[in-house]
Amino acid sequence: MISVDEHLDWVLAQVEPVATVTLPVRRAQSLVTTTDVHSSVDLPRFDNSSMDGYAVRRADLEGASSENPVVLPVAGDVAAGDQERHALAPGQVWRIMTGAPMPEGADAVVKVEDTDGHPHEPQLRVHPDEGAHIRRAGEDVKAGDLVLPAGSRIGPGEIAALLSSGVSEIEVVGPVRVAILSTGDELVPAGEPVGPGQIIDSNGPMLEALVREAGAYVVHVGHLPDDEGAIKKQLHRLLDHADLVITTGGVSKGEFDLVKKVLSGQGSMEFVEVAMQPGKPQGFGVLGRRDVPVFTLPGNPVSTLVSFEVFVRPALQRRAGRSEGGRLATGFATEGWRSSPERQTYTRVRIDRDPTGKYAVSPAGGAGSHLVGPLAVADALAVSDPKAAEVTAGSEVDLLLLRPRSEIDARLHAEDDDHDEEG
Ligand SMILES: Nc1nc2c(c(=O)[nH]1)N[C@H]1C(S)=C(S)[C@@H](COP(=O)(O)OP(=O)(O)OC[C@H]3O[C@@H](n4cnc5c(N)ncnc54)[C@H](O)[C@@H]3O)O[C@H]1N2
Ligand code: MOO
Repeated sequence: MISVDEHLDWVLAQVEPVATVTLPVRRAQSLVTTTDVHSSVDLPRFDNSSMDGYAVRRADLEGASSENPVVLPVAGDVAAGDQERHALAPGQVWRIMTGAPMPEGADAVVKVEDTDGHPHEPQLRVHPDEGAHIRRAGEDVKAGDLVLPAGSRIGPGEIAALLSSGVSEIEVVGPVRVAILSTGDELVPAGEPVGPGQIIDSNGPMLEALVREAGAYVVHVGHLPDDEGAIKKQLHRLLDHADLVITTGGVSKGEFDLVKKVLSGQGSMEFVEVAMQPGKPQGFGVLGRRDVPVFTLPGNPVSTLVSFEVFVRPALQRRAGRSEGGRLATGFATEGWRSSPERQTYTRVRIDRDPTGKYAVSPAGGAGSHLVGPLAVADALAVSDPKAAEVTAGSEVDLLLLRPRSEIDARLHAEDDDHDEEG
């Protein structure tokens, strides 16, 4: 058996980011930039008002106050989007709206609250500071400024910054297209009648959700029959269309574990036993002319989930050009549990809070890798020391979170509030 780290290192050494593509910014969400991106314009693009009010010459309002308002005639209205270049003559004001370009000669804005709001001859009740309520061209971003460094992941804020900066297309590491294949003649797609000896394929849809949640694109979710020829044909077709392939099942020692048989000796494919529980039988290699990473995960549902978190998620991130770490945390065991002395054990746990506010974890269901039920309440995998035969109550454990931390914390917060109300 090899260690989890040895296997992960061997896998990641063969995984490269997918090819770069140039996409409209709006279609690049969650992808990673490959070059530094600079603004082509000043932001704001022109001096404009930050308030609805009146554009003024300060010199005309010397001494203005509530007791002593100055009344000046309005030369006209400037709305946001007004394309005409206006000029402000001494002794006049322009009524101006938020975002509208400043008229030439105006050096401040008096907001409408500091006036009586009259459309033609307002009473102006303050002597504004130089530049009051003016947003200056380039005060936010100057033409040529760096908007996004290479390696940034594009989210909603990045989209706003890029588009405002005049960038409409961007070079990114391409979307990672993933194909998912379940194997085993016992499997029935959800929604179809389940006959004797049959079970519903839950791994396919679970992996689909995991891949989506990890920010990649699912291009195929299918089923491989226990038939060598059919498996070969499907896999080779997918190697032309997918950037990563995940299969589940058919990799242990059964007579019908055909995935292993078909893929053995292909590309860099290796089938190994990893010192982990669950997830021991693992297969990986890069295949085809595009060196597509192929993971063959063990079929027990919990083994599939653990294998995804430990091996596939990091590989997907690398394929997408991302380097962000896993969802790591620590917690304290509220009770003891057994772990495998020879294998790194991943125990499904539920997270609560201890009285000091730290994560308190307890096993969610039993240890069997076929136990799907408790998956619905598991928040994390507790990773045990491979040499220890148990985790003792009160000890600190490393956690691999199965949900975003924010989601777990929100639930704990809501539960704290409920307790407060009861108490
Ligand atoms: N003689 C041995 N038998 C087994 C060993 C071993 O070392 N020697 N290892 C066990 C371990 S550990 C695991 S894990 C499994 C891995 O088996 P496979 O990857 O070949 O998976 P299958 O045999 O096809 O299925 C295992 C189990 O999971 C169910 N399954 C499969 N696919 C799905 C799916 N898409 N959705 C839901 N459930 C699925 C399947 O019905 C089986 O019950 O091998 C052990 N055996
Ligand atoms: O290694 Mo298996 O994945 O224990 O169930």
